[in-house]
Amino acid sequence: MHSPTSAGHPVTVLRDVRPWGGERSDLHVADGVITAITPHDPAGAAAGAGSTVGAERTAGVVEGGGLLALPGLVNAHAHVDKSWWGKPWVSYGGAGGVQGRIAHERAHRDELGIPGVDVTLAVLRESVRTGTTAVRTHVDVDLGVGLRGIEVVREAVAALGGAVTAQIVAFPQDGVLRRPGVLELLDAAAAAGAEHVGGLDPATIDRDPVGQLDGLFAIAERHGVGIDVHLHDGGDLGAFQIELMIDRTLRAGLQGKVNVAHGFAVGQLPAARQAELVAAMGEAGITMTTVAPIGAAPLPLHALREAGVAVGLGTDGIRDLWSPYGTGDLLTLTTQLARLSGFRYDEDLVAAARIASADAGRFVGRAVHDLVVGAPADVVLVDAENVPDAVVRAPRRALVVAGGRVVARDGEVLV
Ligand SMILES: O=c1cc[nH]c(=O)[nH]1
Repeated sequence: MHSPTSAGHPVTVLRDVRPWGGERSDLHVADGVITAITPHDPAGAAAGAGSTVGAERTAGVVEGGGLLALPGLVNAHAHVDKSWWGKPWVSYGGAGGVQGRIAHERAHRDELGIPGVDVTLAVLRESVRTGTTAVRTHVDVDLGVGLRGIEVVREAVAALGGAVTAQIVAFPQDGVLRRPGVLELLDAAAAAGAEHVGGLDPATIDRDPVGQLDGLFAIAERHGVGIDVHLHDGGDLGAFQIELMIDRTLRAGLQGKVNVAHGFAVGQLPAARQAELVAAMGEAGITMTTVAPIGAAPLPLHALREAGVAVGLGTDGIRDLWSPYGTGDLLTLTTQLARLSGFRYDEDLVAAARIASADAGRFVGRAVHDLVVGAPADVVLVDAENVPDAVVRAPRRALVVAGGRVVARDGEVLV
Protein backbone atom coordinates (compact mmCIF):
# COMPACT_ATOMS: atom_id res chain seq x y z
CA MET A 1 0.00 0.00 0.00
CA HIS A 2 1.35 3.41 -0.91
CA SER A 3 0.47 5.95 1.74
CA PRO A 4 -0.37 9.44 0.54
CA THR A 5 1.77 12.09 2.18
CA SER A 6 2.44 15.61 0.99
CA ALA A 7 5.40 15.48 -1.35
CA GLY A 8 8.46 17.69 -1.22
CA HIS A 9 9.18 20.62 1.09
CA PRO A 10 6.80 23.57 1.16
CA VAL A 11 7.60 26.88 -0.50
CA THR A 12 6.47 30.22 0.88
CA VAL A 13 8.59 32.38 -1.45
CA LEU A 14 10.25 31.31 -4.69
CA ARG A 15 12.86 34.04 -5.01
CA ASP A 16 14.43 35.52 -8.09
CA VAL A 17 12.73 33.88 -11.03
CA ARG A 18 11.77 35.30 -14.41
CA PRO A 19 8.12 34.37 -15.12
CA TRP A 20 7.79 33.70 -18.87
CA GLY A 21 11.26 35.25 -19.27
CA GLY A 22 10.17 38.63 -17.87
CA GLU A 23 11.51 40.71 -14.97
CA ARG A 24 13.21 39.09 -12.00
CA SER A 25 10.44 38.41 -9.51
CA ASP A 26 9.60 36.73 -6.22
CA LEU A 27 6.59 34.39 -6.22
CA HIS A 28 4.76 34.25 -2.90
CA VAL A 29 2.90 31.06 -2.10
CA ALA A 30 0.37 30.01 0.53
CA ASP A 31 -1.69 26.81 0.70
CA GLY A 32 -0.35 25.69 -2.66
CA VAL A 33 -1.50 28.84 -4.48
CA ILE A 34 0.41 31.86 -5.84
CA THR A 35 -0.67 34.75 -3.62
CA ALA A 36 1.56 37.56 -4.93
CA ILE A 37 4.21 38.25 -7.54
CA THR A 38 6.56 41.07 -6.56
CA PRO A 39 9.70 42.54 -8.11
CA HIS A 40 12.69 40.53 -6.91
CA ASP A 41 14.00 41.81 -3.61
CA PRO A 42 17.72 41.01 -3.41
CA ALA A 43 17.84 42.11 0.25
CA GLY A 44 19.08 39.34 2.50
CA ALA A 45 21.02 37.64 -0.26
CA ALA A 46 24.20 37.64 1.82
CA ALA A 47 22.41 36.06 4.76
CA GLY A 48 21.15 33.05 2.89
CA ALA A 49 22.42 29.96 1.20
CA GLY A 50 23.94 31.59 -1.88
CA SER A 51 22.26 31.40 -5.26
CA THR A 52 22.16 27.63 -5.67
CA VAL A 53 18.84 26.93 -7.32
CA GLY A 54 16.49 25.20 -4.92
CA ALA A 55 18.53 26.08 -1.84
CA GLU A 56 16.35 27.03 1.10
CA ARG A 57 17.35 30.30 2.78
CA THR A 58 15.01 30.21 5.70
CA ALA A 59 12.14 27.77 6.00
CA GLY A 60 10.10 27.89 2.81
CA VAL A 61 12.18 30.62 1.10
CA VAL A 62 13.62 28.91 -1.95
CA GLU A 63 16.22 30.33 -4.32
CA GLY A 64 15.39 30.49 -8.04
CA GLY A 65 18.79 31.81 -9.17
CA GLY A 66 17.33 34.18 -11.80
CA LEU A 67 16.14 31.26 -13.95
CA LEU A 68 13.28 31.37 -16.41
CA ALA A 69 9.97 30.21 -14.91
CA LEU A 70 7.16 28.45 -16.75
CA PRO A 71 3.93 27.10 -15.31
CA GLY A 72 3.93 23.37 -14.56
CA LEU A 73 3.69 21.39 -17.79
CA VAL A 74 0.33 19.80 -18.60
CA ASN A 75 0.21 16.41 -20.28
CA ALA A 76 -3.21 16.57 -21.92
CA HIS A 77 -3.15 13.07 -23.43
CA ALA A 78 -1.39 10.26 -21.62
CA HIS A 79 -1.86 6.53 -20.93
CA VAL A 80 -0.09 6.18 -17.57
CA ASP A 81 -1.81 2.88 -16.75
CA LYS A 82 0.06 0.93 -19.40
CA SER A 83 3.72 2.02 -19.34
CA TRP A 84 6.56 -0.38 -18.54
CA TRP A 85 8.86 2.51 -17.61
CA GLY A 86 11.62 1.33 -15.26
CA LYS A 87 11.35 -2.30 -16.32
CA PRO A 88 13.80 -4.17 -18.59
CA TRP A 89 13.36 -3.52 -22.29
CA VAL A 90 10.30 -5.12 -23.87
CA SER A 91 10.64 -5.77 -27.60
CA TYR A 92 7.54 -4.95 -29.61
CA GLY A 93 6.13 -8.23 -30.89
CA GLY A 94 2.68 -7.38 -32.18
CA ALA A 95 1.28 -6.76 -35.62
CA GLY A 96 0.99 -3.19 -36.97
CA GLY A 97 -2.11 -1.00 -37.02
CA VAL A 98 -4.56 -0.13 -34.28
CA GLN A 99 -6.08 -3.61 -34.10
CA GLY A 100 -2.62 -5.28 -34.01
CA ARG A 101 -1.57 -3.12 -31.08
CA ILE A 102 -4.81 -3.73 -29.20
CA ALA A 103 -4.35 -7.50 -29.52
CA HIS A 104 -0.66 -7.31 -28.52
CA GLU A 105 -1.48 -5.37 -25.34
CA ARG A 106 -4.22 -7.72 -24.29
CA ALA A 107 -1.98 -10.73 -24.84
CA HIS A 108 0.99 -9.47 -22.81
CA ARG A 109 -0.04 -6.88 -20.22
CA ASP A 110 -0.51 -9.43 -17.42
CA GLU A 111 3.13 -10.60 -17.73
CA LEU A 112 4.26 -7.02 -17.06
CA GLY A 113 1.92 -6.41 -14.13
CA ILE A 114 -0.16 -3.92 -16.11
CA PRO A 115 -2.17 -2.24 -14.78
CA GLY A 116 -0.18 -1.93 -11.56
CA VAL A 117 0.48 0.83 -9.04
CA ASP A 118 4.26 0.46 -9.18
CA VAL A 119 4.55 0.80 -12.95
CA THR A 120 2.19 3.76 -12.98
CA LEU A 121 4.15 5.37 -10.16
CA ALA A 122 7.38 4.94 -12.12
CA VAL A 123 6.12 6.76 -15.20
CA LEU A 124 4.44 9.48 -13.15
CA ARG A 125 7.61 10.13 -11.17
CA GLU A 126 9.55 10.44 -14.40
CA SER A 127 6.95 12.92 -15.66
CA VAL A 128 7.24 15.00 -12.49
CA ARG A 129 11.02 14.97 -12.83
CA THR A 130 10.70 16.70 -16.21
CA GLY A 131 8.19 19.27 -15.01
CA THR A 132 4.76 17.80 -15.61
CA THR A 133 2.42 18.69 -12.75
CA ALA A 134 -0.98 17.81 -14.23
CA VAL A 135 -2.12 14.98 -16.49
CA ARG A 136 -5.24 13.96 -18.35
CA THR A 137 -4.79 10.23 -18.71
CA HIS A 138 -6.79 7.70 -20.64
CA VAL A 139 -7.10 4.50 -18.64
CA ASP A 140 -8.07 1.25 -20.33
CA VAL A 141 -11.51 -0.04 -19.40
CA ASP A 142 -12.36 -3.37 -20.98
CA LEU A 143 -13.87 -6.75 -20.26
CA GLY A 144 -10.51 -8.04 -19.00
CA VAL A 145 -9.48 -5.36 -16.48
CA GLY A 146 -12.87 -3.80 -15.83
CA LEU A 147 -12.30 -0.61 -13.82
CA ARG A 148 -9.15 -1.86 -12.07
CA GLY A 149 -6.86 0.44 -14.08
CA ILE A 150 -8.70 3.51 -12.82
CA GLU A 151 -8.25 2.43 -9.19
CA VAL A 152 -4.55 1.80 -9.87
CA VAL A 153 -4.00 5.25 -11.37
CA ARG A 154 -5.88 6.96 -8.55
CA GLU A 155 -3.75 5.10 -5.99
CA ALA A 156 -0.49 5.99 -7.76
CA VAL A 157 -1.45 9.66 -8.03
CA ALA A 158 -2.44 9.75 -4.34
CA ALA A 159 0.88 8.16 -3.38
CA LEU A 160 2.68 11.12 -4.98
CA GLY A 161 1.04 13.42 -2.46
CA GLY A 162 0.11 16.25 -4.80
CA ALA A 163 3.26 16.25 -6.96
CA VAL A 164 0.96 15.69 -9.91
CA THR A 165 -2.81 15.85 -10.33
CA ALA A 166 -4.72 13.68 -12.77
CA GLN A 167 -8.02 13.63 -14.57
CA ILE A 168 -9.19 10.24 -15.80
CA VAL A 169 -10.68 9.31 -19.15
CA ALA A 170 -12.32 5.88 -18.92
CA PHE A 171 -10.96 4.57 -22.23
CA PRO A 172 -12.52 1.67 -24.16
CA GLN A 173 -9.27 0.67 -25.89
CA ASP A 174 -10.76 -2.60 -27.15
CA GLY A 175 -13.92 -1.04 -28.56
CA VAL A 176 -17.35 -0.23 -27.18
CA LEU A 177 -20.28 -1.76 -29.05
CA ARG A 178 -18.29 -4.66 -30.45
CA ARG A 179 -17.66 -5.76 -26.84
CA PRO A 180 -21.05 -6.02 -25.13
CA GLY A 181 -20.72 -4.88 -21.53
CA VAL A 182 -18.15 -2.11 -22.16
CA LEU A 183 -20.75 0.65 -22.43
CA GLU A 184 -22.01 -0.37 -18.99
CA LEU A 185 -18.43 -0.29 -17.66
CA LEU A 186 -17.99 3.24 -19.00
CA ASP A 187 -21.24 4.23 -17.33
CA ALA A 188 -20.04 2.73 -14.06
CA ALA A 189 -16.69 4.54 -14.39
CA ALA A 190 -18.47 7.86 -14.89
CA ALA A 191 -20.77 7.16 -11.95
CA ALA A 192 -17.69 6.40 -9.83
CA GLY A 193 -15.97 9.69 -10.60
CA ALA A 194 -14.02 9.37 -13.87
CA GLU A 195 -14.04 12.90 -15.25
CA HIS A 196 -14.46 11.81 -18.89
CA VAL A 197 -15.53 8.84 -20.96
CA GLY A 198 -13.44 7.95 -23.96
CA GLY A 199 -14.15 6.48 -27.36
CA LEU A 200 -12.09 4.89 -30.10
CA ASP A 201 -12.48 5.19 -33.86
CA PRO A 202 -16.25 4.70 -33.77
CA ALA A 203 -16.35 3.82 -37.48
CA THR A 204 -13.41 1.44 -37.90
CA ILE A 205 -13.36 -0.23 -34.49
CA ASP A 206 -17.08 -0.61 -33.76
CA ARG A 207 -18.17 -0.16 -37.40
CA ASP A 208 -21.05 1.84 -35.94
CA PRO A 209 -20.07 5.50 -35.47
CA VAL A 210 -23.59 6.67 -34.68
CA GLY A 211 -24.09 3.88 -32.15
CA GLN A 212 -20.79 4.42 -30.31
CA LEU A 213 -21.18 8.19 -30.15
CA ASP A 214 -24.84 8.03 -29.08
CA GLY A 215 -23.79 5.67 -26.26
CA LEU A 216 -20.99 7.99 -25.09
CA PHE A 217 -23.11 11.13 -25.26
CA ALA A 218 -25.89 9.45 -23.28
CA ILE A 219 -23.39 8.66 -20.50
CA ALA A 220 -22.01 12.20 -20.57
CA GLU A 221 -25.48 13.68 -20.25
CA ARG A 222 -26.42 11.27 -17.47
CA HIS A 223 -23.37 11.94 -15.32
CA GLY A 224 -22.21 15.39 -16.41
CA VAL A 225 -18.80 14.10 -17.50
CA GLY A 226 -16.71 15.03 -20.53
CA ILE A 227 -16.08 12.99 -23.70
CA ASP A 228 -12.61 12.40 -25.17
CA VAL A 229 -12.53 10.29 -28.34
CA HIS A 230 -9.37 8.81 -29.89
CA LEU A 231 -9.89 9.41 -33.60
CA HIS A 232 -7.17 7.88 -35.75
CA ASP A 233 -9.54 7.55 -38.72
CA GLY A 234 -8.31 9.99 -41.35
CA GLY A 235 -9.68 11.98 -44.29
CA ASP A 236 -13.40 12.15 -44.94
CA LEU A 237 -14.19 9.24 -42.63
CA GLY A 238 -12.55 11.04 -39.71
CA ALA A 239 -14.16 14.37 -40.66
CA PHE A 240 -17.59 12.71 -40.84
CA GLN A 241 -17.20 11.42 -37.28
CA ILE A 242 -16.16 14.86 -36.04
CA GLU A 243 -19.32 16.23 -37.63
CA LEU A 244 -21.34 13.61 -35.77
CA MET A 245 -19.66 14.79 -32.56
CA ILE A 246 -20.38 18.44 -33.37
CA ASP A 247 -24.10 17.72 -33.91
CA ARG A 248 -24.38 15.78 -30.67
CA THR A 249 -22.39 18.34 -28.69
CA LEU A 250 -24.72 21.14 -29.77
CA ARG A 251 -27.86 19.08 -29.15
CA ALA A 252 -26.72 17.99 -25.69
CA GLY A 253 -25.38 21.42 -24.72
CA LEU A 254 -21.96 19.89 -24.04
CA GLN A 255 -19.93 22.77 -25.49
CA GLY A 256 -16.45 22.82 -23.93
CA LYS A 257 -16.73 19.21 -22.72
CA VAL A 258 -15.98 17.23 -25.88
CA ASN A 259 -12.45 16.52 -27.11
CA VAL A 260 -11.11 14.95 -30.29
CA ALA A 261 -7.79 13.25 -29.59
CA HIS A 262 -5.32 12.89 -32.49
CA GLY A 263 -7.91 13.89 -35.12
CA PHE A 264 -5.48 13.23 -37.97
CA ALA A 265 -8.29 13.98 -40.41
CA VAL A 266 -8.21 17.67 -39.50
CA GLY A 267 -4.65 17.98 -40.78
CA GLN A 268 -5.35 15.95 -43.91
CA LEU A 269 -8.40 17.69 -45.36
CA PRO A 270 -8.24 20.00 -48.39
CA ALA A 271 -8.07 23.66 -47.33
CA ALA A 272 -11.71 24.62 -47.90
CA ARG A 273 -13.11 21.52 -46.19
CA GLN A 274 -10.64 21.97 -43.34
CA ALA A 275 -11.67 25.61 -42.82
CA GLU A 276 -15.36 24.65 -42.74
CA LEU A 277 -14.80 21.83 -40.23
CA VAL A 278 -12.53 23.88 -37.96
CA ALA A 279 -15.07 26.72 -37.88
CA ALA A 280 -17.84 24.27 -36.94
CA MET A 281 -15.66 22.77 -34.21
CA GLY A 282 -15.03 26.22 -32.79
CA GLU A 283 -18.76 27.03 -32.78
CA ALA A 284 -19.49 23.80 -30.90
CA GLY A 285 -16.69 24.38 -28.37
CA ILE A 286 -14.94 21.14 -29.38
CA THR A 287 -11.31 20.90 -28.24
CA MET A 288 -8.42 18.84 -29.63
CA THR A 289 -5.40 17.08 -28.20
CA THR A 290 -2.36 16.18 -30.25
CA VAL A 291 0.75 14.15 -29.52
CA ALA A 292 2.72 15.93 -32.28
CA PRO A 293 3.19 12.69 -34.22
CA ILE A 294 6.07 12.47 -36.64
CA GLY A 295 4.82 11.54 -40.11
CA ALA A 296 1.24 12.78 -39.71
CA ALA A 297 -0.06 15.95 -41.33
CA PRO A 298 0.34 18.64 -38.62
CA LEU A 299 -2.80 20.16 -37.17
CA PRO A 300 -3.48 23.71 -38.47
CA LEU A 301 -2.69 25.32 -35.11
CA HIS A 302 -3.17 28.90 -36.25
CA ALA A 303 -6.54 28.18 -37.83
CA LEU A 304 -7.66 26.21 -34.78
CA ARG A 305 -6.71 29.07 -32.48
CA GLU A 306 -8.49 31.64 -34.65
CA ALA A 307 -11.61 29.46 -34.63
CA GLY A 308 -11.46 29.16 -30.84
CA VAL A 309 -10.58 25.47 -30.81
CA ALA A 310 -8.36 24.90 -27.76
CA VAL A 311 -5.51 22.46 -28.40
CA GLY A 312 -3.69 20.46 -25.75
CA LEU A 313 -0.42 18.56 -26.09
CA GLY A 314 0.20 15.08 -24.71
CA THR A 315 2.75 12.35 -24.70
CA ASP A 316 0.44 9.51 -25.72
CA GLY A 317 1.71 6.24 -24.30
CA ILE A 318 5.19 6.28 -22.82
CA ARG A 319 7.20 3.11 -23.41
CA ASP A 320 4.34 0.65 -23.42
CA LEU A 321 3.03 -2.36 -25.30
CA TRP A 322 1.49 0.00 -27.83
CA SER A 323 4.83 1.64 -28.70
CA PRO A 324 8.34 1.68 -27.18
CA TYR A 325 8.71 5.42 -27.83
CA GLY A 326 8.22 8.33 -25.45
CA THR A 327 10.00 9.67 -22.39
CA GLY A 328 7.21 11.68 -20.82
CA ASP A 329 9.17 14.92 -21.29
CA LEU A 330 6.57 17.49 -22.34
CA LEU A 331 9.11 20.22 -23.05
CA THR A 332 10.96 18.02 -25.55
CA LEU A 333 7.60 17.25 -27.08
CA THR A 334 6.91 20.99 -27.28
CA THR A 335 10.06 21.32 -29.39
CA GLN A 336 8.68 18.56 -31.63
CA LEU A 337 5.28 20.26 -31.91
CA ALA A 338 6.94 23.55 -32.84
CA ARG A 339 9.19 21.92 -35.45
CA LEU A 340 6.39 19.87 -36.99
CA SER A 341 4.30 23.03 -37.20
CA GLY A 342 7.13 24.89 -38.95
CA PHE A 343 7.30 27.47 -36.17
CA ARG A 344 10.11 30.04 -36.45
CA TYR A 345 8.68 33.26 -35.10
CA ASP A 346 9.12 33.95 -31.40
CA GLU A 347 5.39 34.46 -30.92
CA ASP A 348 4.69 30.98 -32.33
CA LEU A 349 7.34 29.38 -30.09
CA VAL A 350 5.77 31.11 -27.08
CA ALA A 351 2.36 29.86 -28.24
CA ALA A 352 3.77 26.30 -28.30
CA ALA A 353 4.97 26.72 -24.70
CA ARG A 354 1.52 27.99 -23.70
CA ILE A 355 -0.16 24.99 -25.37
CA ALA A 356 1.99 22.75 -23.15
CA SER A 357 1.27 24.71 -19.98
CA ALA A 358 -0.86 27.80 -19.30
CA ASP A 359 -3.44 27.24 -22.04
CA ALA A 360 -3.95 23.60 -21.08
CA GLY A 361 -5.55 24.06 -17.66
CA ARG A 362 -8.97 23.28 -19.11
CA PHE A 363 -7.79 19.77 -20.05
CA VAL A 364 -7.02 18.95 -16.41
CA GLY A 365 -9.93 20.69 -14.72
CA ARG A 366 -8.16 23.91 -13.76
CA ALA A 367 -9.83 27.27 -14.25
CA VAL A 368 -6.42 28.96 -14.09
CA HIS A 369 -3.00 27.46 -14.63
CA ASP A 370 -0.43 30.18 -15.15
CA LEU A 371 2.14 32.24 -13.30
CA VAL A 372 -0.50 34.58 -11.95
CA VAL A 373 -2.01 35.32 -8.56
CA GLY A 374 -4.65 32.74 -7.71
CA ALA A 375 -3.14 29.95 -9.79
CA PRO A 376 -1.85 26.72 -8.30
CA ALA A 377 1.84 27.19 -7.41
CA ASP A 378 3.08 24.84 -10.14
CA VAL A 379 6.34 26.21 -11.52
CA VAL A 380 9.18 24.83 -13.65
CA LEU A 381 12.57 26.57 -13.72
CA VAL A 382 14.95 26.21 -16.65
CA ASP A 383 18.23 27.87 -17.50
CA ALA A 384 17.14 29.62 -20.70
CA GLU A 385 17.47 33.11 -22.11
CA ASN A 386 13.80 33.40 -23.00
CA VAL A 387 10.78 31.21 -23.79
CA PRO A 388 11.70 30.57 -27.45
CA ASP A 389 15.16 29.46 -26.29
CA ALA A 390 13.53 27.12 -23.75
CA VAL A 391 11.24 25.66 -26.42
CA VAL A 392 13.94 24.94 -28.97
CA ARG A 393 16.49 23.54 -26.45
CA ALA A 394 14.26 21.96 -23.80
CA PRO A 395 16.92 22.41 -21.11
CA ARG A 396 17.10 20.26 -18.00
CA ARG A 397 14.48 21.15 -15.42
CA ALA A 398 16.42 22.84 -12.60
CA LEU A 399 13.50 22.99 -10.18
CA VAL A 400 9.91 21.75 -10.25
CA VAL A 401 7.36 23.07 -7.76
CA ALA A 402 3.89 21.48 -7.64
CA GLY A 403 1.09 22.63 -5.36
CA GLY A 404 3.59 24.88 -3.60
CA ARG A 405 6.14 22.13 -2.85
CA VAL A 406 9.52 21.38 -4.36
CA VAL A 407 9.06 18.00 -6.06
CA ALA A 408 12.12 17.81 -8.32
CA ARG A 409 15.45 19.53 -8.34
CA ASP A 410 18.45 19.44 -10.62
CA GLY A 411 17.04 16.57 -12.67
CA GLU A 412 16.24 14.48 -9.56
CA VAL A 413 12.71 13.69 -8.53
CA LEU A 414 12.20 14.13 -4.79
CA VAL A 415 8.92 12.21 -4.39
O1 LIG B 1 -5.41 4.06 -29.17
C1 LIG B 1 -4.31 4.29 -28.67
C2 LIG B 1 -3.37 5.18 -29.23
C3 LIG B 1 -2.16 5.35 -28.62
N1 LIG B 1 -1.88 4.67 -27.49
C4 LIG B 1 -2.78 3.84 -26.95
O2 LIG B 1 -2.52 3.26 -25.92
N2 LIG B 1 -3.97 3.68 -27.54
